[in-house]
Amino acid sequence: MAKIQRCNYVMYLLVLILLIMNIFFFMKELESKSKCREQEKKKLSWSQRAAEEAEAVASISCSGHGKAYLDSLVVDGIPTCECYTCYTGPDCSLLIPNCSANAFGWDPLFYEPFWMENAESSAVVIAGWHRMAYSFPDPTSHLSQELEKTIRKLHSNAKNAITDGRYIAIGVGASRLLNAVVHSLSMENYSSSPYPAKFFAKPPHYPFYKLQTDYLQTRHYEFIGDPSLLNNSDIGGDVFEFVTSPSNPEGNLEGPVLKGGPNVKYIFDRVYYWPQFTAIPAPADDDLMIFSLSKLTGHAGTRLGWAVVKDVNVYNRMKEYIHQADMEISKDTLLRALTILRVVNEGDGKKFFNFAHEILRDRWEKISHIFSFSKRFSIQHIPTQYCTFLDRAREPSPAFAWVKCKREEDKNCTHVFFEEAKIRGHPGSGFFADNTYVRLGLVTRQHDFDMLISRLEQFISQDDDNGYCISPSINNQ
Ligand SMILES: Cc1ncc(COP(=O)(O)O)c(C=O)c1O
Repeated sequence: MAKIQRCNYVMYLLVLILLIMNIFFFMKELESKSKCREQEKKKLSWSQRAAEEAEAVASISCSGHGKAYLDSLVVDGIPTCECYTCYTGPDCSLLIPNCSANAFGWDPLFYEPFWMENAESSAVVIAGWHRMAYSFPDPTSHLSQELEKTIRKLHSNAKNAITDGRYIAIGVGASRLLNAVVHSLSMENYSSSPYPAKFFAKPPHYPFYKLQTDYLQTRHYEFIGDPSLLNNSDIGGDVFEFVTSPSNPEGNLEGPVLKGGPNVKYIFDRVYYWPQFTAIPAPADDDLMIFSLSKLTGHAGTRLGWAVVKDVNVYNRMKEYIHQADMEISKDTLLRALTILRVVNEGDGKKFFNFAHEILRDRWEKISHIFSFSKRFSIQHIPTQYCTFLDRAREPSPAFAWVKCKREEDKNCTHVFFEEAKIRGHPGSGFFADNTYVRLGLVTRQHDFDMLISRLEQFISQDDDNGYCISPSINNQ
């Protein structure tokens, strides 16, 4: 009897265990079904295809010597590779023999690896219906409040400019803003002055100041040239000086040449006043300062520049100019710029600025080391200066080397470098200096820079009795 009873207990126990197990697995199943439903809900719908296409094109390797883009030429259903300088072939695997090193280019492509490392945060999805209208809902604002906030935060992070109480005007690159400024300043007193406003820039300088001002000249203004050839008292009417600080091509922090006065004003082109290119001794507080996405992050093709302006009348005339010339700025550009600048602002800008600064400092160290052995050539001197962004004295890291050919017979320095060293540089005359100078770009892709260094090492080591010999440690990097 007791045996039967024990058997029954065991049976009940087993049934109970089975029941509990069933309930447990049933609950698990329910939970997993609801997770699936949630995931299903989270799955992307209309952006999925665009994301897949963007990732597929980014995964085309082009042998590491080129890139395929979403809008590259499509052949047999596949976007084709666009090869870097000196490479060719369908997959860019062929090195072009005797190709000249590219130190000519303007494009700051050395930033590319940063944007590839930060692919997730810097990608932009643009819906087919994104801001299709010419204007924002508030037609008086020409950039989104978020972008304006982000630009102000950026300057506060970089400690490079005061933006409180200033207006932010935007344009199709700094280039368009330069002419917006020329127009705005020249209209200030045009009704009361018999003279057109006069614009100056100290050579060597960024060529657009003259080329663009001449090209778009109206009866209200003219470009004159070198301010150091003038005595302020010789000039009738309003006088304006473009001051590039740090300068292009030399990379030094500059002040104006023209003495201040009631009819003298300055346009500070500060497109290189960022911690990767220069020491930031203090936040700039000029009346009119111009910045550019091209130089800051490398996105020259996005075409966005901004000006920080103190005077509301100058700002309003610039805004009117942009409206008349361009009917506002591309909203797609503004969205991309917002995404990019938000990434720059992450961690107070430390990650981005340190990345870019380290590359440029290393490049300057290499190139100035090589030229230090030459008696035939010299490069500009840039002092070590205290930087408030890094909170320490900081070594130079300019965007360009400004090389002087010192021999009497080397009248065309660009020619000397091209013919004797197979290096393509930018002639001094392009910056309104003489042709005994050549500018070598240091903001190129790593491959272009490596090629420049290897050609320079060979050239300088063969050159006169300078004692330079190719150091394996530098050469192999
Ligand atoms: C000193 C200077 N200002 C302005 C610009 C133009 O910049 P953006 O590409 O924004 O038009 C450049 C471009 O090389 C430059 O060197």
